[in-house]
Amino acid sequence: MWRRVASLSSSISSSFLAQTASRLNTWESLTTGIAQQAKGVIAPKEKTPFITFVLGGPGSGKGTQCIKIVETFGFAHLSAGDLLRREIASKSADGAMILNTIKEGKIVPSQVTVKLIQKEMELSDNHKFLIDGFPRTEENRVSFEQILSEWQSQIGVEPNVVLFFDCPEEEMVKRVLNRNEGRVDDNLETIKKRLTVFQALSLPVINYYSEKGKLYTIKAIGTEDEIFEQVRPIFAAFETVG
Ligand SMILES: Nc1ncnc2c1ncn2[C@@H]1O[C@H](COP(=O)(O)OP(=O)(O)O)[C@@H](O)[C@H]1O
Ligand SMILES: Nc1ccn([C@@H]2O[C@H](COP(=O)(O)OP(=O)(O)O)[C@@H](O)[C@H]2O)c(=O)n1
Ligand SMILES: [Mg+2]
Repeated sequence: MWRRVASLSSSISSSFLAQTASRLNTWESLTTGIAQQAKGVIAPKEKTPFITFVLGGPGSGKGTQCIKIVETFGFAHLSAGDLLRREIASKSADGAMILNTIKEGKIVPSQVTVKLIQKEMELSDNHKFLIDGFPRTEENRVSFEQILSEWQSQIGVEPNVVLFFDCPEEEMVKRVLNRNEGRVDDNLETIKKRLTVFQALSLPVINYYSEKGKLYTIKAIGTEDEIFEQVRPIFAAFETVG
């Protein structure tokens, strides 16, 4: 669905744009050279993308619940943190910068993270995306919106759903210290910094989506299954509509 045709330009946004434009039948209005290059070659998209942002502090259970959402509702799971860690492991040009930023509990520049997410979306055959741990800042949010507006000017730039896993700090710290995945940021010193960043930079994004009426707040305390029972009806409602 979001596949790239092998012989086309390697530009990520070009095929995404071309497919979207084709599906929306707005091809002629998109007059960039890239779009013209791909005209008539790419199969049209079959479905409108459904985008869910998954937000919450470190250790609030985002990744754990994303696995359940994938199992139950068939989304593609894109974890911003996992994509950044994969960049570090692949020793890419940005790897050292990303590692230092994560160790410090700070936020990687949006252009880096958005590019990784964009690439994964484009390569996916799915049209339902769970974007986990993103946007973590207003800068993240605006960068992604800019990409969406380029890709799909006719559909709008807002996510369909924003989940917020609301968890007390004490519980988040306990979970992160027990996570045992060998992460460089799962130590008390970095967690404290991450909680400060969450309060200062991520909560404004959560408030933004609350004001937009997009936010679904989940009380992220209890067993994993209990928490999923709060999540399930949100997506079930969209399944019925869709
Ligand atoms: N409801 C829960 N109760 C207790 N521990 C949990 C719960 N949900 C997740 N965990 C554990 O807490 C840790 C952090 O969860 P994770 O899903 O990685 O959170 P996040 O992605 O928000 O940082 C993991 O070790 C996970 O197994
Ligand atoms: N949008 C994002 C997401 C993660 N990150 C970095 O990656 C780290 C780990 O993110 P994560 O989502 O895997 O962390 P958890 O909330 O799952 O514990 C963050 O603390 C940031 O340093 C980022 O810079 N920008
Ligand atoms: Mg996570």
